[in-house]
Amino acid sequence: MADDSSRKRKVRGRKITTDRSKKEGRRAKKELARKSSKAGKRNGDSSLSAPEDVAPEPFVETDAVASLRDRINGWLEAEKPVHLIGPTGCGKTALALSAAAERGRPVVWINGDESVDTAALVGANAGGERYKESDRFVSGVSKQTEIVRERWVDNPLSVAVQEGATLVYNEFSRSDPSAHNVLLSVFEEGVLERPGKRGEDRTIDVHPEFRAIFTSNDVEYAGVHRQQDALLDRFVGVHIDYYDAETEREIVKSHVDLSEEDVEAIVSKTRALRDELDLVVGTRAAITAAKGLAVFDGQRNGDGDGEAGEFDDELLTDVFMDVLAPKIAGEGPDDVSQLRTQIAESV
Ligand SMILES: Nc1ncnc2c1ncn2[C@@H]1O[C@H](COP(=O)(O)OP(=O)(O)OP(=O)(O)O)[C@@H](O)[C@H]1O
Repeated sequence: MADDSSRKRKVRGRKITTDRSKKEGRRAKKELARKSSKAGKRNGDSSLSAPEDVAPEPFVETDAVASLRDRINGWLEAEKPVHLIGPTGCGKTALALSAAAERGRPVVWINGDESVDTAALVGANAGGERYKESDRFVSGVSKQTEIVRERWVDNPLSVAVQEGATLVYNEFSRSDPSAHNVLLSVFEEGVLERPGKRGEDRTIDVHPEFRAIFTSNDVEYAGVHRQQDALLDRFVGVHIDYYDAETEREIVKSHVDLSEEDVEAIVSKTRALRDELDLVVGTRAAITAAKGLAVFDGQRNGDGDGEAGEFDDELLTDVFMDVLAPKIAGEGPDDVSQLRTQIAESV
């Protein structure tokens, strides 16, 4: 875990651009945003978003966040697919979406899942359109021909590859590796094969501005698949650990309206539990605990007049128990009481 040395530099939402070249960049982004939403309509595909519609709000940028984001964008500029690897709730998705928004290209989002197959990525025929042609080549005799035209629908990967979008493929290792074979030629030959399409439509050239960011957890979780080496070999991997305490405090403050002291207390307890428990206790857990304490602390103290940064130990134990209990769902009552004891001792 990083130390607290990172200098605080907090930029909420998007950076304010200053010089003309950056203003030009902003105008180009707006133009792209208009085009991408139009392209999304043309494809009948809602998976295409304008860059500014995906940047997570609020988004905190301390030096630690900015340096990770710059590293991701540097590799994207080098035309390498980036694989963000890190524990649950550490900030991979927020970082990926922020890097994607920073590029100013349309963004396409895919969630990894067991049910994702090649067709779900690339597209498929969505049933046929039937229509009749009738010929009256001899008076009094008409010939009816029924024609069925297959209607192809592009799915997110095809849309991203054609529009030069930034593909954000979240938790991609939850998908079966066989679905990802089409990615090999995308990253190697710059061509997307579309099984199900015939003739010259079968392959499309990858737009020169197409880029991809993949996220996955770093430990073998239930429901993840080991992906093929041939694909991982084409990625660069950026390992994300939990941020330094200062960054986590800024992140919690950006989500929950609590005093500095309260946030400080919650983040330090979260980090202590992260060290002591054999569970993944992410930044998301700190945000959830802060949201709970903002409500329950007020209820317990009537008008919430408790000392800033001072929470009732029993309340803290209850809140962190509720935040972490889903991680031991299905375990026995002994595990539940053991977790409660560990939390009570830690807070
Ligand atoms: N820089 C940031 N600014 C503001 N909020 C952030 C930032 N980074 C992370 N968060 C918040 O922290 C929480 C966890 O972040 P995120 O969902 O990106 O983690 P993750 O590693 O992708 O989690 P998972 O592995 O479950 O997908 C989210 O609520 C997110 O909004």
